[in-house]
Amino acid sequence: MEAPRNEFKHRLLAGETLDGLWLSLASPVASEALSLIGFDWLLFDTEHAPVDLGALQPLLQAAAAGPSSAVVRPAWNDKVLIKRALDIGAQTLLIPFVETAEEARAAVAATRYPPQGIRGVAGGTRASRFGLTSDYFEVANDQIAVLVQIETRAALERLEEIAAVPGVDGVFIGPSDLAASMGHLGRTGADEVQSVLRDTAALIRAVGKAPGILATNPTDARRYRDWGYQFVAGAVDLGLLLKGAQATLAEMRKAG
Ligand SMILES: O=C(O)C(=O)C[C@H](O)[C@@H](O)CO
Repeated sequence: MEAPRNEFKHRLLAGETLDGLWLSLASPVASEALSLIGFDWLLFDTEHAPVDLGALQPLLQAAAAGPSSAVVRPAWNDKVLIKRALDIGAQTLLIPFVETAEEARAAVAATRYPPQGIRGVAGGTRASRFGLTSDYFEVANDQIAVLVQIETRAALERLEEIAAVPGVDGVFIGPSDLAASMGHLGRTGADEVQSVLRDTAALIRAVGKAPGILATNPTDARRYRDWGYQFVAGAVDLGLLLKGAQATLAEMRKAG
């Protein structure tokens, strides 16, 4: 049996635009159901969702029911969290709060086996199909995609050097944290923030890397795509659930 190939990475490097959904519900049932909708990728958040690494594995197993690629955000740019997410079978990682090229290099190194990096070696993990694959160690390094998340003004100032780090495949903008760092906490729609978001996609592309971003509704998602973002999460699952529930309740209570 061959080791799994990273479809997200191959499609991203081929220049495809990839539509995603951000998952924070921490529910295997929701993960499985949403994997069947047709999104190109699903983001599994362990930074701001109540998901530890033990709970991540059932989410990834459930989402394997559908064709969407899994992207995992470790809680921090930490070599142990990264190693454990990879062992669980994540092939694409979104690394939060990268502010320097050095931090980006550390993130990439944490995802690679020696001699390219420092990832620890385990034989029977979900990543290698529990050791049943014949070629896991030969192909693993090349099948990992690293997306670094830029979410502060300081990181923006070093955007080009961060994006240029070998092994960084994409640069993802976190609008909420970036807005906060710019003095617009809770206001991603502020003109100054939107203007930076508009310019940043082109800067990332100029370095030859794929720009990505999180939107919380399809209107914003389309605008970001039009600005050049190549992988865009168009909503958060929890937000969709609440919006649907609120709309249903409002409809039910309409005067007959
Ligand atoms: O800065 C951002 O935007 C993010 O990093 C995403 C947030 O963590 C959050 O909105 C995810 O639910």
